[in-house]
Amino acid sequence: MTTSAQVASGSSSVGFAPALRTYDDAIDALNSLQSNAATIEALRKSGGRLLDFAIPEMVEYLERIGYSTSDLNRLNVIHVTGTKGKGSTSAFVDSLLRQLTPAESSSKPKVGLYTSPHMTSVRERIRINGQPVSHELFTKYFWEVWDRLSENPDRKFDLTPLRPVYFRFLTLLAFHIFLSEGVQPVILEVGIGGKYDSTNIVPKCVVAGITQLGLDHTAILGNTVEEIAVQKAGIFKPQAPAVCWAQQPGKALDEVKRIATEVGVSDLQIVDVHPALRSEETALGTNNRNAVTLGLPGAHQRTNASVALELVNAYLDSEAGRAMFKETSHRASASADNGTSSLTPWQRKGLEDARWPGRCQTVPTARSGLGLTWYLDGAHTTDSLSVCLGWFTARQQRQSTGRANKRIFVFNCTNGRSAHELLSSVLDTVEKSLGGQNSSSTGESRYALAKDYFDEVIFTTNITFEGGGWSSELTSKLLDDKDLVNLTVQNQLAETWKELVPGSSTEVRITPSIQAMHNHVVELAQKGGGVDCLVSGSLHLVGGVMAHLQQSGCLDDSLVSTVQP
Ligand SMILES: Nc1ncnc2c1ncn2[C@@H]1O[C@H](COP(=O)(O)OP(=O)(O)OP(=O)(O)O)[C@@H](O)[C@H]1O
Repeated sequence: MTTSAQVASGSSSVGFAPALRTYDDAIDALNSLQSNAATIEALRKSGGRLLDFAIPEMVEYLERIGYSTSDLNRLNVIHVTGTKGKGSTSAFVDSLLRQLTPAESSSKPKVGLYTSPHMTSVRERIRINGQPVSHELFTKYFWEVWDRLSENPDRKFDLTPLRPVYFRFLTLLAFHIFLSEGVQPVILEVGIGGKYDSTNIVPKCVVAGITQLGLDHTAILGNTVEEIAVQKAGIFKPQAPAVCWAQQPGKALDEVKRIATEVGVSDLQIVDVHPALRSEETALGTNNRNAVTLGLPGAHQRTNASVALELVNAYLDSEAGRAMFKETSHRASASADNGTSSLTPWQRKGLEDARWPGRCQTVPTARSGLGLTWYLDGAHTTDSLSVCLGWFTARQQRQSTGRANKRIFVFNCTNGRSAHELLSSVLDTVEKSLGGQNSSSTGESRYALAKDYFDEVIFTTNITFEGGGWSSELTSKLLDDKDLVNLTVQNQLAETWKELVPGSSTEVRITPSIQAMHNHVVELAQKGGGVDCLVSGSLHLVGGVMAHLQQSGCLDDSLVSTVQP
């Protein structure tokens, strides 16, 4: 039998003597497991066939660490999937739940949040009450899971490695931590897809949600948005409610509805923008007292916040929600005004206090005395790049009418993603935001306004340090070494950029590491005049930049937590 884990590197046999049980040792052990990139590549090559074994294998791993799937029902899961916005929606849900008052019979709940990927520390993926789990908790539970897998080596799927691949291991660890620490409710963000995702071994959820759908991971999930919708709706559970964002492409919503009926979902809510979030000020965060300023910036966050509000309403309507919290669900009528009167104070505060690092995040470096501001967003699809550039250009327009600061765009993408499509999406959005009309034309006129928008464009690898070192908690070794040494992707990106904007005055640069890029940008800022630097294209790149910003004291650890610093 060929199993999905058969493709594992076999490195799970690495032994860690009892003396080597520190947090750093745990990170080394974790990094010895098969990486997500290798797993995705193996699945892609199999044309998705290996997915058939995904759930039975994951259940077996869970049993080998001492749990049955029914134990997971104790977590009262809110399960979130989608192509874009799953992480942000999960962060909104988390923040909303943390505003609620415990019911008299209930102790103060510990709200759990499981997400991926992480920005600078793997602990960010497993949060309790908004804070990444501590080094101590992570280390203790990590080795327990590790040892239980060694102590129970028998496998039905005889080709399954002793220890699972990276993402599965972390999912098992999250389950173990949440169950051991009495955490619930738990917001579970799907890794990829839904139906076959490691998180989908949970037999029951309190409510399941689908955010914006689109084309991503097509080799695994299907080539059309309809096929992708079916995979995502695979997290729906019988007799549990579900929530889905309304404005889906193609006939994706029809497929979601079909699966909901097939599965026996108790109530499917199709959610559009909440009446209280319709005003422009909400998206732009202009601090108008009557409008909500979402804690996560960008027009697209109105989508995610609306889905989150309905997920929390469904949770509060459930038996688990009623037992846990005093508040009841609160839905605004569609005709409610645009102000915040249709939101309760806890809803408003939850939306305003939400934080989600690395997504449309602004990091000023005033403390270092430089006029340098970093704009970080891990967008890596055409749609999300369009959203990201929409956010950046709107920020720039609001900031000044006259042009003072230098504008730098730092970009990388993983091999195999289309450089032409991604960079076209960037330029199309800039052109549109500057009032250009020519998005359908070709040649020089196509980007008449956008072509000189950035003073400099830098294509960099995701390698953290000069000399080739990687930050130990960043598993971004996505390309083979030959490509990295030759800067294959970066050269391809630079060529594509030059083809798209012939005659542009923008300087195009390639750097071999994030550190080299960071040093260059800091040097530019030191010359004075102010620099606005947008980093996008890859969450791994953004994570690497954040690691440098932490090291240089411009970003403290608390900014990686989802709790207001
Ligand atoms: N509703 C949305 N519509 C379009 N793009 C979005 C939406 N929400 C987020 N994005 C874009 O996607 C990026 C990732 O956001 P987020 O982490 O919330 O989504 P995700 O589904 O978890 O994505 P990923 O798989 O990249 O982690 C954001 O930086 C933003 O550029």
